[in-house]
Amino acid sequence: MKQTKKGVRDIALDVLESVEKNQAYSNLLLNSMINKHQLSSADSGLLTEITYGTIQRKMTLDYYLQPFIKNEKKTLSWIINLLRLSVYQMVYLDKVPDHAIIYEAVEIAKKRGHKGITSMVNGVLRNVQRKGLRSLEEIEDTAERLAIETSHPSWLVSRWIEQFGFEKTADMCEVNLTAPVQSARVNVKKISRSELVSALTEEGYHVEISPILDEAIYCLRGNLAHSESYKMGFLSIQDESSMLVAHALDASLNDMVLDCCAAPGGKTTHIAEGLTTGQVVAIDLHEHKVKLIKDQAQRLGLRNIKTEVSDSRKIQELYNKEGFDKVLVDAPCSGLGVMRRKPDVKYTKTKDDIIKLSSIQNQLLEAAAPLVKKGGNLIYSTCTVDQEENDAVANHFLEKHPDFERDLTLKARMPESVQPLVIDYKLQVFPQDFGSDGFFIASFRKKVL
Ligand SMILES: C[S@@+](CC[C@H](N)C(=O)[O-])C[C@H]1O[C@@H](n2cnc3c(N)ncnc32)[C@H](O)[C@@H]1O
Repeated sequence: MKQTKKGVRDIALDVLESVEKNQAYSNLLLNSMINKHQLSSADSGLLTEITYGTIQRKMTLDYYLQPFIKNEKKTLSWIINLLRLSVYQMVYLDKVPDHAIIYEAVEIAKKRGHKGITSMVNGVLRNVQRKGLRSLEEIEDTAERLAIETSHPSWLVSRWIEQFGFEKTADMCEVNLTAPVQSARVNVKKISRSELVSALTEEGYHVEISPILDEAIYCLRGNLAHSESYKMGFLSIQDESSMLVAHALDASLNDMVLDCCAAPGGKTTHIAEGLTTGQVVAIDLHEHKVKLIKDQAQRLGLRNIKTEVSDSRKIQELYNKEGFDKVLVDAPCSGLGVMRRKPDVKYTKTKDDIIKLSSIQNQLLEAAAPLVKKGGNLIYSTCTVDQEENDAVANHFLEKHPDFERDLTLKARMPESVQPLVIDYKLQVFPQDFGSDGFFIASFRKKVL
């Protein structure tokens, strides 16, 4: 039987349903849907915009929809998602007129549900169109209003306000709703930045050099992962905050480096690109993830990476004490700094996750410490914005380790525009600082004594 081609909004609804049921991450699912349905680049763009936008704004959309839905709790989740994605388009996109959005929603409802559902969907959306949206000013509590307005869970907004103040929190929540610019790192072992910019421009990409890091470029049009230059190993897709880690570690020449949580290998390969005869030992817990490091090393032509599948909490069983000049613990974390790329993260993470993660982070640092040579560096990093996983873990480590000291040279190793953000031996980047991910770095040095 011939299958009719699915429309973009129908596919968006499938993605929203799977994400809602925790069956998949939105970014991974989107990629596989784009391939499966062989979408054109215009349709891929629309699908990404509708899906991400609806997830990003879920709480605001529910606030707008609530007065129009009689029995929200009993309404099937696909119907709620269909209404959300339709209202998202009506409020935030001006490409399609409201009547066309409503028509398409009703067609999807007809295909998936019975007559009653179809008329409910039609009724709710026509009411939204006719009566307009309720004002966010109705929410009296300012923290709660910020939560609904920027669609971040209330517990997280309150937590951030307590940790960083209202203004920083509000800026962060606003920026989290925007789409990040794709950034990439030049593989300096193969090509210079200016040569890469020329090669990509010739391929039809619109790229610019970063004013922050010498090895970084921004892509303003196109996806660099599909470029010839990517296949040739001239670049890696990486956020600029992540690139700061290799600068913090400052490995060079013949340094022996240990990367305790290395997959998929973004930082391992960056570090390896800066070495001559030195080597990076890259460990990760999962075999399928270690394969990703190997694949990247091969694509980039790097032969100075040794991979290992292991639990880094038991790393001392594998390697000698004080065997490494530099050690990196880029720990598993709540990922609250990368919400623009993974919008579903904000609804799934809990306070409990943060407590569990900080315990693992402490254990990883504890296990890595003996492997650092005297006078060597230990770097701790996360892609999150939370004091319990960041400052508290760093402080706890120092309290327990009189053999380590705060490394106050971290600031000097950071690019000039990042230096003002370094406090003591720590750096917290907020997504609003440079448009890069929220990120944390702490640098410890093992005393020589
Ligand atoms: C933040 S990611 C690392 C990202 C990586 N450094 C990069 O730049 O591409 C954290 C990684 O730690 C790994 N991991 C979690 N617990 C671990 C453990 N006990 N031992 C080793 N790796 C672990 C996860 O599998 C995950 O790949």
